[in-house]
Amino acid sequence: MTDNTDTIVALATPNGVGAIAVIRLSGPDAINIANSVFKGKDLSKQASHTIHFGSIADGDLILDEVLVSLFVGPRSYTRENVVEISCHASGYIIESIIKLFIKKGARSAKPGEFTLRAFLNGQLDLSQAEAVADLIASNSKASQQVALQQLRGGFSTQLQALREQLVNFASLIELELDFAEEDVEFANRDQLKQLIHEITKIVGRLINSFELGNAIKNGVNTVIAGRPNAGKSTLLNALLNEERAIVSHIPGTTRDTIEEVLNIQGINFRLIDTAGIREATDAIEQIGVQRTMEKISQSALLVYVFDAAEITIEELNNDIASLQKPGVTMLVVANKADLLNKSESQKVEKSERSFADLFANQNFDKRDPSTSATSLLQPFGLPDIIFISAKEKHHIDELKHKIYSSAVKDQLSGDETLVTNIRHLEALQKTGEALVRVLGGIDGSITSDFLSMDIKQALHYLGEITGVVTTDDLLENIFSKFCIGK
Ligand SMILES: Nc1nc2c(ncn2[C@@H]2O[C@H](COP(=O)(O)OP(=O)(O)OP(=O)(O)O)[C@@H](O)[C@H]2O)c(=O)[nH]1
Ligand SMILES: [Mg+2]
Repeated sequence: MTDNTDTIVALATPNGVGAIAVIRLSGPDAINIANSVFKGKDLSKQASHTIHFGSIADGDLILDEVLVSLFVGPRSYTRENVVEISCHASGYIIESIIKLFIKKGARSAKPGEFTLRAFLNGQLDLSQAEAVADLIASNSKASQQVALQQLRGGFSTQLQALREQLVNFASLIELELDFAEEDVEFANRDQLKQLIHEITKIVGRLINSFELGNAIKNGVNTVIAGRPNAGKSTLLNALLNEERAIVSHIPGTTRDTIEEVLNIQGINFRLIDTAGIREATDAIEQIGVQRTMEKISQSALLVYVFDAAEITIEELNNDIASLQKPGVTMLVVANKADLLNKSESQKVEKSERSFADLFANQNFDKRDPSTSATSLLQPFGLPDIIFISAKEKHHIDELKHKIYSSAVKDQLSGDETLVTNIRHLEALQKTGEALVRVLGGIDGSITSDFLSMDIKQALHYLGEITGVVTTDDLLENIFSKFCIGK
C-alpha cells in the first residue's frame, strides 16, 4: 500500500481547455506547500473554509491569478489539510502549477487516492467510498439517486448496527469457551436466533434488490426479436421516436443488430433490434440469425414481436417455446393489430388456424385490445399478449410501461436501498450462507466453538461490505478504478 502520510496533488477537474480548473492538495503539508508559492497573504494564518485571491509564483515568475480554498483537517473531504486552487484552465498553467507543488514536496496522487484517504481516516466507510465513484459515473436520474442514497449511508449504517449486535453475541459465546467445563450459556440462544433471523431477512432483501440495482446502474439489455417482417425495426423506431433502423416490406431487411438506448423513467434500456429469425437463405443472413440468438441469451428482457395478421397459432406457440431462455423475461407483442378485423386483412392461407381468425367474429376492440383478449388466448395456451401497431404508433406508451415494470417489478418504492455493486452482492451471499450455518448450529446444539466460528464468518463478510474488514488488495482493486483527483 502507498504511503498515506505525505501530501498529494492532482487536477480535480477534467483535462482540456475550460474556464476554470481545480487543483487539489491533501496532506499534512498542503497548506505550507501552497503558502510557499502564494503571493497575497499568509495562508497559514487563515481560518478553515475560507477563500483567498492572489497569485501563484515560481520565484519571480507569476504563473496565474488564482482563488485558494482552505479546509483545515479534520474538517475536509480527506480529514487532512486540503487546499483547492482554482486557476485558469490552460494545460500549460495547470501543468506548471502541479510541477511547482511537486518541486515543493507534494507527490502526484494515484487514482482515487483522495477518497482512499477519506476512507482510511474514517470519513466514509467502504461502500460510501464506492458510491462516490458510482455518483461520478451516474448517467440517469435513477442511477444518481441510488448512488446518492448509498453515499449518505444507505444500507451500510443498517448493516453496521446489526453487525455490532452480532459482535456482542460472538463475544458472549467466546466467554462460554472459557468456561467449557461448567456447561454455562451466557448467550441466550433464542435471542441469538431472533437476531440471526432479522439479519437474514435484511440480507435477503438486499440480495434481491441487486437485479434492479444493477439494472439502474448498468442499464437493461432488451432484445427485440421475431420472424422477418414482423415489424421489429418499425417498433424500434416507434419506441425511440426516430427513424433509426431501415424498414421495408422485404423480409430479411435487418441483417446485423442495431443498438440504441431508451430511457424510461430514469432507467436505461439498451434496445437491440435484430435480424428476423427464419431458415436463412444465405450465409450472411445465417450469421445474422445466429447473432440474434446470442443476443437473446445475453439479455435480461426479450420483446418477442409477431405479425398478428400473418402467423398461425401453432407457429406462435412454437416461437414462444423456442425463444424462452432461463433468466430472460419475455414480453409477447402482437404487432400490426391495425390489420386485425379489417375486411381487407390478409387471410392466412394455411391449413392451421390463424391467430387473426381468433378475432374474426369477435367484437374485438383494437383501441383497447388487451382487456378483451385474455379469454380468447387462454384456451390456446397463449400467454398475455400486448397488442400494438408499430406503424401507427398505437399502444407504444403502454408497451414502454410494460417494459419498465418488467425490470422494476414493484421494488422501486422511493427510498428503498438497492445493492448495485457485485462485490456487495457476493459478500451478502456469503453472509447469508454463514447465517444459515449458525441457525443450523443452534438447532443442532453444536458446541460453542463451532458456533463461534460460523458467527465470525458472518461477521467477516458483513464487515467486508463496509470496510471494517479489508485487505490491501481489495482497497487497491476498488480505488484503482477511480479517476485521478477524486
Ligand atoms: N399495417 C402495419 N404494417 C406494419 C406495422 N409495423 C410494421 N409494418 C410494416 O411491415 C413491414 C416490415 O417492417 P420492418 O419493421 O422492416 O420489419 P422487421 O421485423 O424489422 O423485418 P426484418 O428486419 O426483415 O426482420 C414494413 O412494410 C412495415 O411498414 C404495423 O403496425 N401495421
Ligand atoms: Mg428489421
